Amino acid sequence: MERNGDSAPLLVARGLGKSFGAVRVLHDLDFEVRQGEVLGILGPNGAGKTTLFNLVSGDIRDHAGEIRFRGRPLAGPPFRRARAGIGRTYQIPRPYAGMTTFENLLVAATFGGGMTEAQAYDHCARILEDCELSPRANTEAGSLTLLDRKRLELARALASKPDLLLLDEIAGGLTDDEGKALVALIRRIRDGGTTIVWIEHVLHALFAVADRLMVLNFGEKIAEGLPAAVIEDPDVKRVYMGVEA
Ligand SMILES: Nc1ncnc2c1ncn2[C@@H]1O[C@H](COP(=O)(O)OP(=O)(O)OP(=O)(O)O)[C@@H](O)[C@H]1O
Repeated sequence: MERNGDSAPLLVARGLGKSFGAVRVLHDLDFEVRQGEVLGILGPNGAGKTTLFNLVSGDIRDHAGEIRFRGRPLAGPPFRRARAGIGRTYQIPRPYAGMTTFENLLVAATFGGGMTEAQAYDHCARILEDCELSPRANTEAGSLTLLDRKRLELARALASKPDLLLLDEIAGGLTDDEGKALVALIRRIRDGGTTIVWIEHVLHALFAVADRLMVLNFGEKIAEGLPAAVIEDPDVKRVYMGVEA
């Protein structure tokens, strides 16, 4: 059954486009993300998935088309969009290397989330626990293992209390057990009311959580809908999985 099929759209994109010089990376893309859903984004390398996140998060602000969040046009630099309720992770984790894990979260909660230090302290302690990072609270972020840097990337995005969370390939390189723990955590985040868009190549992780999928190829949408239907789509099989339909 489709969850949240009738809920209001939280994010609406119309006619989105982006080129780098002569290279067209996104073209005339329309999509919506409904309040409370998990939308999975699939597509081959270079399809434009991360660029799409960069447009929503404000890392790239020069583009064609319009993005509306809660009915209002999205504008401004990333920290303004974080304050408005948009959190994201980066494919290559970007911790503040000179700070501890906990300090990284405090910066995100106060700067991105607009909390006072007292509010941020309790909030971040809970997130550390949820993300299994409590034992690393006082570890300098630059010396964390890859897995812990990924956990920190997610924890930092959560610290700013996003209403919309953009996850960019966070499941790669995890063991089966770590992948299951990640899926359980993402479900808990969703159950807490956060809307999620998740770009992921690890299909079984995405399938365990996503309510809907959107598939991109060469910057255009080639399929969208319930996961079971999308994965059977002949274009998706041909383009994404290299299977002749
Ligand atoms: N800042 C940039 N300048 C020039 N080209 C860029 C820039 N950012 C992305 N590109 C190009 O845009 C295309 C789409 O990149 P993007 O990272 O959005 O793809 P993706 O679908 O996220 O791929 P992957 O699955 O490999 O992460 C690629 O060809 C990439 O080289």
